[in-house]
Amino acid sequence: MDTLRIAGGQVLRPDATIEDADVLIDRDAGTILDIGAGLDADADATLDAEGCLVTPGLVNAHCHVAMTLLRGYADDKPLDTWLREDIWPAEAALTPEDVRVGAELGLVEMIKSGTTSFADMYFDVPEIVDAVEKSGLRARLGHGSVTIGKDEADAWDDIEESIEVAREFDGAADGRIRTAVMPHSLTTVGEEYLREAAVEAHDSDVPVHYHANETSDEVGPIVDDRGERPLAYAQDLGMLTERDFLAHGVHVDDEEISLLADAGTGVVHCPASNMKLASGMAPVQKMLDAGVTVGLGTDGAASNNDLDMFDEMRDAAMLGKLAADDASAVAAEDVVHMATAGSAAAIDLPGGALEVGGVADVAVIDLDAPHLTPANDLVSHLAYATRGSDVRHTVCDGQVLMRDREVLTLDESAAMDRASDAIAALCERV
Ligand SMILES: CSC[C@H]1O[C@@H](n2cnc3c(O)ncnc32)[C@H](O)[C@@H]1O
Ligand SMILES: [Zn+2]
Repeated sequence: MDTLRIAGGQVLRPDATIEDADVLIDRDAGTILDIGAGLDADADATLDAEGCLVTPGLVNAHCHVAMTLLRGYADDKPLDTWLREDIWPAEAALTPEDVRVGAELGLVEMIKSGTTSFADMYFDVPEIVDAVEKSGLRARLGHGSVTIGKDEADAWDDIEESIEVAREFDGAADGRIRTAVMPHSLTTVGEEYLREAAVEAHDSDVPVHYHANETSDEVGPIVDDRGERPLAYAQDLGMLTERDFLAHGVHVDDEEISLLADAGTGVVHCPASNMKLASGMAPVQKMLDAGVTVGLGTDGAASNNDLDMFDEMRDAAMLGKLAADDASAVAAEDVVHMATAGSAAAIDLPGGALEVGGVADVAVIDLDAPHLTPANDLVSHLAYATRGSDVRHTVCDGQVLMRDREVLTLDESAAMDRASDAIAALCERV
């Protein structure tokens, strides 16, 4: 057996306690063999974690990873205007190679900030599959379909593509890649297409993932046209089941929160995107109190503007308190749970906890920094004070993806150069 030892750190356990311990990993199986003090000093390889906090790799449960290319391309507009005036025209001009380049840059960014798995909705998914395979990360990927503004044949083609992509790539990269059928939202995809997407997804044993209840502009027309709230509509469409997960859930009322809790549908909270686009404040504490599975996501880098899940934890805690008008709401331990086990449960990927027998998806955080001193409470530091750049090593599926801040699976500087060239060329075209 080929083993890796993460040695000498403080380990965050699933009950949010912290213990001085080594983590011993079976690199062939990609799983954790043992957690405890003084483990096998003869391991085949060692990662030094002295002075470090060893945590589960973070799980970014809603993202558009290739949108790193559009970081800073269009800012300071509300969602609908931003998408229609800037983002969709730019995306229409992206080539598959651009998507590949944007994805590689985003994957580097994730690895460098301790994220080990993510869920992603975009197009040209085969490019993203290849990039994820090379990166060593774990992901749930899907093709995002939009049917509004298309004739019937094109609309069905787009839905078919989402279903085909989900079938073709589920289990790729030795099982690190799983898929979902991903209709973009309840307002940008027509009813008959949504219904078919849900049936085909569940027949293929994969979830449906979509944007929902993100802005009040989107909720109003559904209520006016259908006489029911968006999540009652989603339930009627068969896309509010235990396996499905939705992004945002900002404008959800108490009945919709009960629907989510009863159905077991995951909600991915994206606080930075919701603040930047002024979409609103999700009632996160209410959802947690009701027993909804809540994960955390960055959304795309054009509405965030980075893929750092530490920023997202801090934003979630701050915004959650403001939304609840209660400083005790959405506490440090809650956001750490949301960014790890909550996200993993929402998108149904392994990980999110350091447990013997569980997958070896790990982030090692260097605590030797002024902003992490004094080390009064390391869970508090994770939620409020740590930055992605404090991550020293990243391990996914037992493989070291970053050692001492050097990304081993992708070429960081080439990814940056290619992205700069790609966006310059894109700006010439649009
Ligand atoms: C058709 S692939 C996914 C699609 O989603 C767009 N997008 C990015 N951020 C958001 C958001 O916050 N709400 C809705 N849609 C979003 C992205 O630009 C792609 O076109
Ligand atoms: Zn999104």
